[in-house]
Amino acid sequence: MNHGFITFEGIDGAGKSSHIEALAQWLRVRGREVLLTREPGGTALAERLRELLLHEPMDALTESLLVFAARRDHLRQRIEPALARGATVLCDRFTDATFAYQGGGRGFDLAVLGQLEGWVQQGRQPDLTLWFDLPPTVAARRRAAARAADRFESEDEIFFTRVREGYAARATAAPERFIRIDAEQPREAVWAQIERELQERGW
Ligand SMILES: Nc1ncnc2c1ncn2[C@@H]1O[C@H](COP(=O)(O)OP(=O)(O)OP(=O)(O)O)[C@@H](O)[C@H]1O
Ligand SMILES: Cc1cn([C@H]2C[C@H](O)[C@@H](COP(=O)(O)O)O2)c(=O)[nH]c1=O
Repeated sequence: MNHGFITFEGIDGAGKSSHIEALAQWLRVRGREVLLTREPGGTALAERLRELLLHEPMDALTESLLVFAARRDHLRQRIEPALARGATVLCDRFTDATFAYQGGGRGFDLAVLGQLEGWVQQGRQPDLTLWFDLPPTVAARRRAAARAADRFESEDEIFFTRVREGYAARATAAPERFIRIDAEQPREAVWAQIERELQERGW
């Protein structure tokens, strides 16, 4: 029996936002209550921390502490209550992004991130993580066509290569939880893969 916590992950421009609402609707028409949320964010406090993270200069430890502070509030105020009432939580990014961006991209100490993960989450992990994987060069082209860049999106290809490697390490460590989505495919093929993967797992 699957439970209720699904996360979307991937480097900026991978295509997560293009599919997350469609998956929320797909789950709702199958009778599930769905909380669609995001990180950093999801509560008034966490959304204020998001703005600081995306636009204020800071070092990797500060970034790590702020994303986990936002996550703690998000978990306590929104995610845990939704899971407790039997809802499905669909979250655009979670702790894998911290290991990918702060651990891989910034080179921050993975052991410290693991300690923060334990304190903040107290054993809570997603039941399923869809990792939208693609070459950083392809993602960069998509970002350039989409919007003005925030401080993460302004990073270079080497940074996003390290972020991608950070995601790959998390996927290797948790193969039962991760599904690699080939995000380089055309949009329709990406959706078809998402739907197939969820159906095959009884969602
Ligand atoms: N499969 C695809 N092929 C080509 N372009 C795509 C595809 N999926 C999304 N795009 C386009 O790429 C851009 C980025 O997509 P989107 O915002 O969904 O990515 P994202 O992973 O949510 O990025 P971020 O994490 O930075 O929010 C958008 O302009 C979108 O229209
Ligand atoms: C959860 C989380 C996010 N980030 C970074 C990754 C993205 O560049 C931004 C969020 O922007 P999006 O449009 O919502 O994808 O924040 C991070 O560095 N660490 C994290 O834990």
